[in-house]
Amino acid sequence: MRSPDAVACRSVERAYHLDAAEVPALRGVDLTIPRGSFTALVGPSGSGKSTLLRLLACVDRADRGQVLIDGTDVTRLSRGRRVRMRRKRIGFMFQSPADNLLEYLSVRQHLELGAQLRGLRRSGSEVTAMLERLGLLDRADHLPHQLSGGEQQRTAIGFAAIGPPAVLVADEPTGQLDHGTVDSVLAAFAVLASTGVAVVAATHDPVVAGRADQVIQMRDGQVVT
Ligand SMILES: Nc1ncnc2c1ncn2[C@@H]1O[C@H](COP(=O)(O)OP(=O)(O)OP(=O)(O)O)[C@@H](O)[C@H]1O
Repeated sequence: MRSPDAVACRSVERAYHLDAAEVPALRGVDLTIPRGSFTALVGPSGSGKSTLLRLLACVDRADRGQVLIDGTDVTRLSRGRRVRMRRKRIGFMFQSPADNLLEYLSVRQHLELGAQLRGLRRSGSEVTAMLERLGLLDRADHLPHQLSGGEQQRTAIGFAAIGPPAVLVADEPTGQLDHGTVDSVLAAFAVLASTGVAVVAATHDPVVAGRADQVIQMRDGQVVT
């Protein structure tokens, strides 16, 4: 039977190596993230949030433990299969809209590119549906510099979420937005979650955490309850 969880971490450890020194960033993380939910990852600076997100996004690999995405333990995959998993099943977005978008592509073209990277053959109706869901239909032909910060981040969400992926991973997605626009990004996350995507975002913003279905608190590389 298909697991209800999009993500499960079991005893996950990850350390960085600086010359002879070892910096333990994750020290035995256990967590689950259900499908169709919005999870906020919170905790002080240096507690391991970005490190964990990089493992969930298959950008990096755990030293020990299991990271199951959609039921597959990605710690056991070859590099090639991990890249494929990342392209097909995971969306990722950064804090800065400029890091998420290409300045010469319109909103619609970003979503078309996202669909193409996921291997969708005919994506026209899916792109239009996603534009509508994200409230971007009337901005479809605009370039990034013609959009507000919130619209830029919603475009990044559309790019990451078309397909759709099992998990959308976002590192401080609202960190550079003012409060008015944060709301539109959170509404977009809620819409995606309602379609079955597991959205997980690291955040320092209590407003973002307040809107999550689940809040995971980290401290010193561990989940605290
Ligand atoms: N590339 C790296 N090389 C060495 N140590 C690193 C590296 N990246 C992170 N660390 C260390 O790993 C620990 C966890 O860092 P991480 O960036 O995951 O925390 P964070 O909770 O995301 O912090 P922030 O909220 O400031 O983004 C910290 O002690 C950090 O200094």
